[in-house]
Amino acid sequence: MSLTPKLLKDAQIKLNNTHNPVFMPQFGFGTAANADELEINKEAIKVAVRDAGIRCIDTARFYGGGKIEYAVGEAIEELIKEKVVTREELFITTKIWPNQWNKAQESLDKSLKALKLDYVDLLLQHWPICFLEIVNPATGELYGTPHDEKTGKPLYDETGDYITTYKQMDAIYNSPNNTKVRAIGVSNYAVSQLERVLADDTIKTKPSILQVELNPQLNQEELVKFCTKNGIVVIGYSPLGSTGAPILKLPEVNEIAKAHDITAYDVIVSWFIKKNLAVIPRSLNLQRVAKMKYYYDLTDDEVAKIDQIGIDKPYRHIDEDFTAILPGFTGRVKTENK
Ligand SMILES: NC(=O)C1=CN([C@@H]2O[C@H](COP(=O)(O)OP(=O)(O)OC[C@H]3O[C@@H](n4cnc5c(N)ncnc54)[C@H](O)[C@@H]3O)[C@@H](O)[C@H]2O)C=CC1
Ligand SMILES: O=C1O[C@H](CO)[C@@H](O)[C@@H]1O
Repeated sequence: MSLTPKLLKDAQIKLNNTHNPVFMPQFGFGTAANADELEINKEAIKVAVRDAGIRCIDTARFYGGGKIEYAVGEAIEELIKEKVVTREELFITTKIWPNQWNKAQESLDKSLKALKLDYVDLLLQHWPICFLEIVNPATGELYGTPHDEKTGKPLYDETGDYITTYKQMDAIYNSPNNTKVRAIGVSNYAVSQLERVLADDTIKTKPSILQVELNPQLNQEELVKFCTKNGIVVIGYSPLGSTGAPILKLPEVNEIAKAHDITAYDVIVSWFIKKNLAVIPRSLNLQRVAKMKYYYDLTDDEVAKIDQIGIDKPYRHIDEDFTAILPGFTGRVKTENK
């Protein structure tokens, strides 16, 4: 049976923040590209906004070897100059990486400079982790993910407490002169870590957002239930299973796609929208990006069938060595010093 396409740009979620009301598009464009993909990423963002009508861009200080925010900034500047959008129509998210866990203000200011913006719509703590600040002598920049040269182990700052980053973000957000951040949230937190933030009376504004890996193989049922109960909106990252898009090869997803004559990609995006989750896929294929416009109303049975994939055989795609200290992660994949 064919389904009527619905416009993604009309799907918005209200964030539970303590200042002015903030609405976030449910669909955003991911930008976790490599350092040698900056130009094409800039082009992809322009196509996403101009041709597909996407208004939400997810970026981070860490992406593109610390350079992607410059490409995002150039794309936004050109889109505004070309009168495709106004700044107010866009929703820009950036994140604080754990190598600046104790320098939220500095990290935000660097992001704003690179993005050529006066404010971001959403600022996230990227990971509940504290790294040592170590300068790479070759570049003069901080290592994003520092490792001990002898043991190859990630170098955490043992004096650090991950909640410090969120407390600093809370202070920025609630400072009487704040014009730089419209909403704050966290990423890669587990239920126990969210509980700690919610129970902390020194924190004025609880996270509006939790951004975590979420896809049919990792449906994060427990986290989503907890967030829904506590008014936290969930954004699913790596919705396609990250590089190579393995989720699009799952037979259950392809069966549903075939039944409606839509693509496996359409099925995944529609699954998120139906579940009231936000989603931020990435692509550098300009033809594909231009088509990121629609979602479809899947049936409850179809949603349940996709949910079952992760219940039967859960699998986490983003599980790097530095994540081994976190609840639910194993630290399976080795990350080099970068
Ligand atoms: N907060 C966090 O720690 C994290 C956040 N993110 C954010 O989430 C975004 C999305 O996650 P990613 O890991 O980048 O991966 P993703 O799950 O969006 O998959 C990207 C891959 O899918 C391919 N792809 C996209 N559309 C396709 C289509 N229609 N057909 C076939 N292949 C297709 C792309 O070429 C790429 O290889 C990131 O770009 C980043 O903005 C990602 C990882 C961690
Ligand atoms: O956002 C992120 O992207 C990388 C992997 O793609 C991950 O380490 C980080 O959280």
